Amino acid sequence: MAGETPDSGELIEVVAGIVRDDRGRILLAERPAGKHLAGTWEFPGGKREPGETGLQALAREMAEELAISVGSARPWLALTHDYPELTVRLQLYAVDEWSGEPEGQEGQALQWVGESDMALLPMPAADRPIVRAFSLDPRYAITPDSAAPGGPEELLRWTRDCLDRGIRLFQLRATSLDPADLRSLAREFGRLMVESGARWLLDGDPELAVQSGADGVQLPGERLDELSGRPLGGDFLVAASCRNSAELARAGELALDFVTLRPGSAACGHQGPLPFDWEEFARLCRCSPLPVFALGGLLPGDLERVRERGGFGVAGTHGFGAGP
Ligand SMILES: Nc1nc2c([nH]c(=O)n2[C@H]2C[C@H](O)[C@@H](COP(=O)(O)OP(=O)(O)OP(=O)(O)O)O2)c(=O)[nH]1
Ligand SMILES: [Mg+2]
Repeated sequence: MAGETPDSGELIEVVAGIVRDDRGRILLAERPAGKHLAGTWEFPGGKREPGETGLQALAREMAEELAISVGSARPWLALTHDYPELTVRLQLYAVDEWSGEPEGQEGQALQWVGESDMALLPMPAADRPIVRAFSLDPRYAITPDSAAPGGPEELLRWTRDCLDRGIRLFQLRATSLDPADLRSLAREFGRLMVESGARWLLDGDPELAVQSGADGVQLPGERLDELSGRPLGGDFLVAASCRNSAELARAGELALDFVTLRPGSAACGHQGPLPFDWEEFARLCRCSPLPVFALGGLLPGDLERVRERGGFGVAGTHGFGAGP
């Protein structure tokens, strides 16, 4: 199927570690001269060898490249990037426990970098959306539609409840409101977001999102072909709602920040919601060039399961805030 296998060149499976010091800074290594992408700063790691699990490969790479020993690690983010010369499938792990004194075993320079300072360093192209993902809450709360019973009042109550639960990333769905009502809802909604240090994307048009004071926009996947480039600059978040590998690939070409993915779109004619198709989700995540939020009746508590299948976060409405 389109977008699932690289057009040309080799595909390599790579694991890399997010190793933090006790100040929360992240360890980056400079790729040595003569290697692919020499001179860029990377998350330390390397190719998975045949027969190894991802975690085994991670422990080996951390020992070989840094001389540290991994105590425990969890999958954090996976994506696939097409370089002109080869395709890299990158699995990042959050290394929760490690011991030893990191030292470049291959002569590579190392440095500890704060999350927000990584954007200042030259890093491999595949890592751009990874660096931006550090500021994303992996729980993405999508508001009930403001046209649903209870209207904007219920929507705001639900939002406060999500904020009380610590959620800091939102999508406002208000496509059915007229412009004046949207402006007044966006004002109130935006005030809640600012008070709590949360960010929000408007489901709709990029210009309207900016006018509404949103931090970004959520675009429909089937409309991505109409765009010639990323519609808003890097100060904004731009996401897309995707259903298949072609839309995922297009979101990557447009250099968006992340996608939501609802696997198994054949819901027509079915009575009630279909169970979440984990297999299809994992299959599509394997070709995504961007972090993926799973969508389709999941709860924040499903995050670990999502991450084990190559996803980054969980998006949804029911179960995020106390429902109507
Ligand atoms: N480790 C790591 N590799 C990355 C990142 N981003 C990125 O595009 N890559 C690419 C660069 C390389 O093509 C590939 C990693 O392969 P590698 O050359 O480090 O592999 P290795 O450590 O096993 O080294 P070698 O034995 O082949 O010399 O993944 C990243 O953040 N970390
Ligand atoms: Mg390496």
